[in-house]
Amino acid sequence: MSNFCSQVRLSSNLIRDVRIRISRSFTTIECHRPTILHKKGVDIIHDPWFNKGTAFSMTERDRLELRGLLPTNVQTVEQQIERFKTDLRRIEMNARDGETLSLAKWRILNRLHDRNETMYYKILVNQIKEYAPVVYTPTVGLVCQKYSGLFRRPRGMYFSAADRGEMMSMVYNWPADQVDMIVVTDGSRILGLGDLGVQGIGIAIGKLDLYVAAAGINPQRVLPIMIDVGTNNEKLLKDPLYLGLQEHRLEGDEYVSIIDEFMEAVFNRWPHVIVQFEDFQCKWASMLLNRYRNTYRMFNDDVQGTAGVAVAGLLGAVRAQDKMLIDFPKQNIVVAGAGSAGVGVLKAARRTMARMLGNNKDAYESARNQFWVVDVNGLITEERENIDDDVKPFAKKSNEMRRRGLNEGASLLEVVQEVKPDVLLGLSAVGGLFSKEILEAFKGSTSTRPTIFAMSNPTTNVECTPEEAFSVVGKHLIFASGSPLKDVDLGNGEIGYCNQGNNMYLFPGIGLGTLLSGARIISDGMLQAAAECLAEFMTEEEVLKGIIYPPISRIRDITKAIAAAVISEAIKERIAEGYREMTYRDLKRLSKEDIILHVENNMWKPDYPTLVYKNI
Ligand SMILES: NC(=O)c1ccc[n+]([C@@H]2O[C@H](COP(=O)([O-])OP(=O)(O)OC[C@H]3O[C@@H](n4cnc5c(N)ncnc54)[C@H](O)[C@@H]3O)[C@@H](O)[C@H]2O)c1
Ligand SMILES: O=C(O)C[C@H](O)C(=O)O
Ligand SMILES: [Mg+2]
Repeated sequence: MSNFCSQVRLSSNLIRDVRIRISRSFTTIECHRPTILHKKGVDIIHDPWFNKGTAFSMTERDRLELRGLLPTNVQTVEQQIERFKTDLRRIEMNARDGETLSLAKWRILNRLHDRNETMYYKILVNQIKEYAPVVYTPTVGLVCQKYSGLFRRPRGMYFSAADRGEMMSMVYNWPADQVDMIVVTDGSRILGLGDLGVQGIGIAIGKLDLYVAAAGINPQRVLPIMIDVGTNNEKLLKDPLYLGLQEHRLEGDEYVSIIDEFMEAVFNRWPHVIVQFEDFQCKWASMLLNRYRNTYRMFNDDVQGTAGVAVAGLLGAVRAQDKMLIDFPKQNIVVAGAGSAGVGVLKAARRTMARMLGNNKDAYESARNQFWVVDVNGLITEERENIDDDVKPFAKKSNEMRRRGLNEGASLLEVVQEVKPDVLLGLSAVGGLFSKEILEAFKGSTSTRPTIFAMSNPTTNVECTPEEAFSVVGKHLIFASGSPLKDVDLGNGEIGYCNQGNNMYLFPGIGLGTLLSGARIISDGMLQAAAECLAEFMTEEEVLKGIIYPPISRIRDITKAIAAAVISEAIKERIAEGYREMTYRDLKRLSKEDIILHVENNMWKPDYPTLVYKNI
């Protein structure tokens, strides 16, 4: 008995020990502990990581040789933000049109980003709903399209085909010894805007802005990367102002060897980094994912992040029909678009259904019947030539389809008319694809809450707007779009909710959870846990109203919960290895609440630190 008691005491001491470590986890300490600098005077003002502008206190101005280099009045960060907003309001009043305004807002934010990162992220965190559409979709799409003209200062790193054999040393040109998150693109499929070559770096920057704002990744430890292997965009190839390699894209083994070299180089310098692949064209997206996912700590946001967000939304739509989740495998889902994102969603939704049906071979077989896939060439059946391996399981049986009057290549309209699906999901990059005719046909859906996911980005590429959808399908519709769009006033005080079905709800939590778990790879289970956590965020009341995703203003809380779910799953799968002073053994002992606290403590907060100079 006494032995037992001392064991209990021992383990409770250990838990207390771990708890102390949680409460002392590094970011909390960093917030209060001064930041040591090795520079003084104007060098600090010109360094966006440390610059506070007019917020440097008088003692700091003395300590850091800043006295006289700034206007006399010391301002609070709130006053600084008020000045920023006054400037913004002036721009809003003078803007000619929506596009000019969006770009002007992006410019003013970008300039702040270049000058003072803490203040920039404070604004983003405090008003994420207002500014996410500027630094992220849809404006980021416009910025990428106009990047060569907008370029002022570089941000991130550029590796080009001309750097072959040099990458291992080039990575040391980046100033930070610690990098937690890399978002990399080759610019080959930027949103639904196609091949934008080197200009695609904007998307990596925008994603990392969300990593900082939503996941609290320290902005000094994020790195946007562009791998410039040329472009097949004829306009850019001829544009004298284009900033990238003006050659056609590298293909085949040559291309793969460049990405291999890049992966080796970044993991060699930063072994704990997480690499998010973003906006790679379909033919490379899944190939590279399969190539690296069991070796490196990486994931593909378009394939895996989108899949999780879609699954969470699909489950929400089932609940909105007042059905049990177990009814999900009965839903008939038409997917328009069989590219990297569409295939990711199909595979994840099938897996989720199969798990509900018993997780065996029969369950997988039966689940695939619930999907109808339509791409640029129409309905995909077994007769389709050169069908992609990932799409093959979803190809419809020709005999069965013929009995229903649907042939290989049947149009989306024909499919919707015949299937009367519960869900119509677009990842086609074709703006307006869900035409009035198709929406009319979708009115025939057998669901009590027919659901449309018009997920293509940016706004110009959305398959249909919420106004179009609600006006045709009616008030019972559930609607989500990839880019933010306004709710619809349905009259009589009723609202047609426009949810934002965007992978931004998942990737920050996947990244943060993976980082803190220390897992060497990102497993399907970790991704599934993230998706389920997002789905659980919605209350019964919300889903019944047609609200299937939480508001973006809650993104920091959502990300915290998702990161905790990812960590718990990594612990369960025994692939967590711990991070910094929190070892795997420590992690294993944490309760659910402790894990959330641990995540919270490790989220960087945009507060000015006290700066102290130290000679090196
Ligand atoms: N909301 C999100 O979180 C999210 C995430 C990832 C991708 N996306 C968006 O999804 C879109 C597609 O991305 P992707 O990576 O899959 O692109 P992709 O180029 O790999 O795939 C596009 C697919 O659409 C199909 N398609 C083209 N025209 C069509 C038509 N008329 N009818 C039916 N299908 C058609 C193509 O055949 C292809 O299968 C992009 O606009 C992207 O921005 C959104
Ligand atoms: O970038 C986004 O807004 C979502 C997604 O990653 C996309 O490629 O469209
Ligand atoms: Mg993307």
